[in-house]
Amino acid sequence: MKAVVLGAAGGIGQPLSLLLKTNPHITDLGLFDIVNTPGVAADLSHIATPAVVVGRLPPDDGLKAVLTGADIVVIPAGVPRKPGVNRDDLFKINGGIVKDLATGIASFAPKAFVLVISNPVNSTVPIVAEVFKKHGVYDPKRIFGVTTLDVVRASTFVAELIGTPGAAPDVVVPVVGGHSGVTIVPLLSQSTHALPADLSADAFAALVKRIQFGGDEVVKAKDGAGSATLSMAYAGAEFAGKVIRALKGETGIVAPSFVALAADAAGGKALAAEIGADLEFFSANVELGKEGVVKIHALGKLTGAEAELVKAAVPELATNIKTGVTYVLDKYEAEEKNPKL
Ligand SMILES: NC(=O)C1=CN([C@@H]2O[C@H](COP(=O)(O)OP(=O)(O)OC[C@H]3O[C@@H](n4cnc5c(N)ncnc54)[C@H](O)[C@@H]3O)[C@@H](O)[C@H]2O)C=CC1
Ligand SMILES: O=C([O-])CC(=O)C(=O)O
Repeated sequence: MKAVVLGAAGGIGQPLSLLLKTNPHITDLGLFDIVNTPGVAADLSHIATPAVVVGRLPPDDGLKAVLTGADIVVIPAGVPRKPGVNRDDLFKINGGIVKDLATGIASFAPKAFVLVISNPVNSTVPIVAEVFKKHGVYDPKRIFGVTTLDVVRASTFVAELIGTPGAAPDVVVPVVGGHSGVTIVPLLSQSTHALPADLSADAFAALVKRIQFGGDEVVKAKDGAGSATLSMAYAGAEFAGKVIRALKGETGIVAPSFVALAADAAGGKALAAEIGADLEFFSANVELGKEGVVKIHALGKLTGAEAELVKAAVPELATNIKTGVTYVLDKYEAEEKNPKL
């Protein structure tokens, strides 16, 4: 089982690589970044766990060497937010980074499962899909936007609110839609742990807002030094761990992820009917298997307030998805007109 981290020397990349190094299923861990990967790899390689760690840089075919033989590729490469910056503002830089890395994966590890962390996820996942289509290797079952941090936050905040923070690991709240602001839709009525019956409407609205804008809390607290890294590394390792277990043949694993509805034609169609829109991507609970997405789960019964949140998410998601798709198609068109680009 070869896992690869692209952007491995960064704020997320380093702790994520550490957590993957402790995953007993991983036998090879490839680390790629434009800086510092030899050092990070040397450091991690002293940990007495099975994974053999290799760190490479761009010169000398580093990307090709790291990606060759990969089963799963996680991408946390790209710039993070600072106060006053929204996730869409990152697109200008991160769009190009993700397009280039996706081109490498399509060329050197076209069958790998790709887990996209780089923001804005609602647009970077469509970028990977378009690059794969162009290279003739697109399989919607294998491309995932990592939205696990929203679910992790929902568990923590609900456990805090019900006064039992220790229960956080057992609290499960489906979070659907996408990964930014109003596109993050917590389905609190489906929480495994009921909210206090006397919770005021204001407190409920504040909880929803905290889950939707949890990233801002960290950006503000870090005060210019970046966004969530440690909680994201935890969430990324958790999701990657589930994908790896599914790859190894375990069945019945369900995790939320931002995926193409085409990954499960029937489930995707049913979901599109539920949300009342023909979006190409949406985050929902997804059953994982050896080939990737096995089934996209329905949202299920929503309260009136949740239906309103879904309704508010749809136009923004449509715009974000279009941004990613158009960016890649425009680049390819320009390259065709001027092959020197
Ligand atoms: N999906 C999610 O829930 C979350 C996503 N993020 C996103 O993750 C991304 C990374 O965040 P941080 O790790 O905090 O940033 P960071 O700046 O600490 O690390 C990013 C790393 O990417 C590397 N990099 C840049 N261009 C590259 C390229 N072409 N190839 C390989 N590596 C390259 C940089 O050298 C750096 O080491 C950001 O876009 C951030 O918004 C952050 C938190 C949560
Ligand atoms: O807020 C950010 O920019 C980073 C992120 O995606 C999150 O923490 O959910």
